[in-house]
Amino acid sequence: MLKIQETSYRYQRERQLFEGLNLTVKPGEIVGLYGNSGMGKTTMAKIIAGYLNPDSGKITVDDQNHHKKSPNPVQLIWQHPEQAVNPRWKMKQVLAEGGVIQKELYEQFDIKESWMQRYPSELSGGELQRFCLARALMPTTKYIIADEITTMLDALTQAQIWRVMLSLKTQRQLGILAISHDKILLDRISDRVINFEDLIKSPS
Ligand SMILES: Nc1ncnc2c1ncn2[C@@H]1O[C@H](COP(=O)(O)OP(=O)(O)OP(=O)(O)O)[C@@H](O)[C@H]1O
Repeated sequence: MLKIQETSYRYQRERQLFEGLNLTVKPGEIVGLYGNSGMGKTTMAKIIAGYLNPDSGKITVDDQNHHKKSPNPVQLIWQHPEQAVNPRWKMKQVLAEGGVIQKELYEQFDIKESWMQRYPSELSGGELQRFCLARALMPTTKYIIADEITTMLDALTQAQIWRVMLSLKTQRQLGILAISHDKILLDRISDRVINFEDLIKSPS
């Protein structure tokens, strides 16, 4: 289980963003998280994935500190996939850095071999996001923190991506924390939906 326990954070010289935050995501569970802009959802996502250190509290996977593990069993996917890849590298070089994509993921995300010869700017946003998801879904990946991953995409691509994520949740007991302002989407894909405001007021 992914556990976020009594976690607090504030940016230097800023107000306390959150304090004593508790949240769990079970294997094979999708937890939907929404909330007003600027409340700290992305900051929390960065802390869970180990990009930022919390001021206090702890984040564990199966009761272990996963941040020391390589590769990290918790992978963060952003809203803007172009920021997650080196724009000067062709896709095959991007892939070489992050490991091999499993064959079945190529098929599930409809990734074309021909993309490997292109630069990131030569793929559409949806194609690049599917590539980033497939790359993050290593066999060791147990949890995906999906921070607005389909917000910029058209309805068809959004549906395609979530169809694959829902099948991975069942097939390999992937746990997903889906952060979005799209409450309708969250209600459709999630096992439970949480308002970030409630999370920072009363621990769940
Ligand atoms: N590096 C930083 N230094 C100082 N303040 C920051 C930094 N990054 C973010 N913030 C501030 O922290 C607050 C929380 O930001 P965050 O991106 O976590 O919110 P959010 O809930 O994800 O918002 P949104 O829904 O708009 O994406 C905001 O007020 C933001 O301006």
